Amino acid sequence: MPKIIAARLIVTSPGRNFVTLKIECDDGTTGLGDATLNGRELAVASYLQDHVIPCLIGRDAHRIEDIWQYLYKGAYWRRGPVTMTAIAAVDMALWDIKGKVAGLPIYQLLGGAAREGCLVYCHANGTIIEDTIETAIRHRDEGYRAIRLQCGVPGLASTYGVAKAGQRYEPADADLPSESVWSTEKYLRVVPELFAAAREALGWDVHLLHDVHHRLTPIEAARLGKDLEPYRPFWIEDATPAENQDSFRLIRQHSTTPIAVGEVFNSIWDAKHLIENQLIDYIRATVVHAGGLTHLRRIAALADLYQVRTGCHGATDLSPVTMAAALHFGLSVPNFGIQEHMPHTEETDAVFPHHYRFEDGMMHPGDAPGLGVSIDEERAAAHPYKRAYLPVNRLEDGTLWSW
Ligand SMILES: O=C(O)C(=O)C[C@H](O)[C@H](O)CO
Ligand SMILES: [Mg+2]
Repeated sequence: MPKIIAARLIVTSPGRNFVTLKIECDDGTTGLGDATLNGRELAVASYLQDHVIPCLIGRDAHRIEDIWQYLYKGAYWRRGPVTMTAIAAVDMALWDIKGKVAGLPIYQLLGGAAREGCLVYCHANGTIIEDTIETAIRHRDEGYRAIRLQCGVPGLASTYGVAKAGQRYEPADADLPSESVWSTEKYLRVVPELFAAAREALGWDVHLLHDVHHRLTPIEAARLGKDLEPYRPFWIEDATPAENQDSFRLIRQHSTTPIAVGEVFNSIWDAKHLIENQLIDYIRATVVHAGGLTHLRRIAALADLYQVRTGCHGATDLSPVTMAAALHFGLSVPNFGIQEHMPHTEETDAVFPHHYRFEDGMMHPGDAPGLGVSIDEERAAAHPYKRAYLPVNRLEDGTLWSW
């Protein structure tokens, strides 16, 4: 049995911040786990360093379920993004170790491939509709079968999901939170126009998605769902904040547009009511923020009973370690729906060499034992941590709103 003899954190910023846990065993096997919580990175690093790592030393790395329960129940304090991200990092690293010891990729340990690859969606964004469409056409020609569309809102200086001219989109862009201004009325005018133009230009053979990013009230979300119905979106995401889960009933009552939610969820308890009442179609919870593969499998098993499918979060603030874990999960889980794919920068990929690959609109985790991701610690050390926050959002009258 591989015994855990050391665990340490690698904090690096190859273009953006990542926190990685590396667990080492007495047989020389090592495992990696992503512990990145965008804008709150050092809180997770401290939780791991000060409170989790001391409890790991000497444990049998194969006892993944027992260690998960120990860290979850043993803390007494339950759930929360910092705790669940820390537990996820340990969980991923232990699955990585188990795979390496077995000589198998993790998807084989999870039951084997249930499909040939994971359908992924990429992002197309632009400050005006025409730019978004142009990017979407380019992505379709690259082989993507599903594309998320975001565009600037006329009359607003900036909005979620849209890059500044000539730059890659990276929301955590400032040493202290930047502020943007929001108008629901202006936004609700432009999105149906964007989808109409996209169907006109791209036809019907590509899936189109959209992220509302928690900015609408339930009745406004219902209106958007209804307005987009003629363009058959694959989903609208985070149409309204999900703390009051029953509010999704209102959207359902008015629209058949599929609903995705949950990238900010960290446990099965955040999703239980939504799933059991069939108020959503896709659950966005992902490996790094929802307690690792061990817990995400549990969420997916519950969702499967209600024909809710997975649609894991996969923005660039989730490191290649999470991307690999999400692909092993997606390849093997029965109710897989889609996986978000926002390619990392070359700098990031150089720090985290990996075996997953994109081909013909789908991704595959590869067949290397474990996760199939390593970390180049020398390169990582050349990119020191740089504080960066997500923006905050205000209505035009100054009221603080969801970003
Ligand atoms: O990728 C998405 O769907 C997002 O909403 C990205 C989030 O804004 C980002 O991960 C926040 O850290
Ligand atoms: Mg989102």
